[in-house]
Amino acid sequence: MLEIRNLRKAYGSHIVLHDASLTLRPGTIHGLVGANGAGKTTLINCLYGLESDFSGTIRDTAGSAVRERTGLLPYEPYFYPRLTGREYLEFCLQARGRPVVDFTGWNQLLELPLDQFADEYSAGMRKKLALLALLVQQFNYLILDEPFNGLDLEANLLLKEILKRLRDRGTGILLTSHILGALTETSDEISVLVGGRVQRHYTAAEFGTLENDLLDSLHREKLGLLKKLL
Ligand SMILES: Nc1ncnc2c1ncn2[C@@H]1O[C@H](COP(=O)(O)OP(=O)(O)OP(=O)(O)O)[C@@H](O)[C@H]1O
Repeated sequence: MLEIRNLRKAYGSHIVLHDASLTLRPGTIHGLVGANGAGKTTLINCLYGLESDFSGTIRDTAGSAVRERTGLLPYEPYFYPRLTGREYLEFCLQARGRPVVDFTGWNQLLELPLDQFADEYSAGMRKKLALLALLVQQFNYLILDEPFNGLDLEANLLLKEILKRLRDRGTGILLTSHILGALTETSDEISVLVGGRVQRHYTAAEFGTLENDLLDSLHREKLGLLKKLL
C-alpha cells in the first residue's frame, strides 16, 4: 500500500495541504477530486518525491521508496527537444535500468507516430506517449494526474478499459480528473480534497451521494450567484 498520513505542505505562507491522509491499495482505482487549486497536484508531487519540505508521512508499506515501484503521469508531460517518441520510450526504460522492449503491441492501440519528434506532438499525443511509457514498465502503482484530459473519445474509452484491466491484475491506481463520469465509471473509491484535507471518502456504493453532494453545493453557492447575474 501507499500511505499518506497527515500531509502538510505550504508554499511560503500559503498552506496548501493542512492534514491530508489517503491510502492507495493494490488492485484498486482511487479517484481524487477537488476544485482548481485544491492541492491535488501538490499531493501527488509530495507522494512521488517531487516536492520536499513537507511534514507528515508518506511510505510504501512494502518498505521500498515510493518511486521504485510507482509510475507517474504528470499533469503536463515534458519531453526533451529533438527526441522521437520511440527514443523517449527507450530513454524512460533505460533511465530505470530496464531492458528496452518492443513497443509495437501497445502502439497498435495508441497509434502514435513514434518516429516523429515528441515535442512536436499534439497535446493528446503527448499524453498518450507519456502513458505508453508507463504501460510498458509494469509498475505496482500508477499515479495519473488528469489522464483523460486532452485524449480523444476513442483513447478515453480505451484508457478506461486499460485502467480496469490493470486494476484487475493488481495495480493500484491513483487518478485525478475533473470529469466526474470518468471517475465514477472507473474508480473503486473516491476521495474529495477540500481546504487542504480529504474532506470525505466515498466507496463505490456511495458515488450517487457524491454526485448529489457536489450538485447540492453548486446549487447552494454558485447557481444562486449566477441567478443574480443572468
Ligand atoms: N510551485 C508552487 N509555488 C507556489 N504555489 C504553488 C506552487 N505549486 C502550486 N502552488 C499553489 O498550490 C495550490 C494548489 O495547487 P495544485 O496545482 O496542487 O492544485 P490542483 O488541485 O492540482 O489544481 P487544478 O485542478 O487546477 O490542477 C494553488 O493555490 C497553487 O497556486
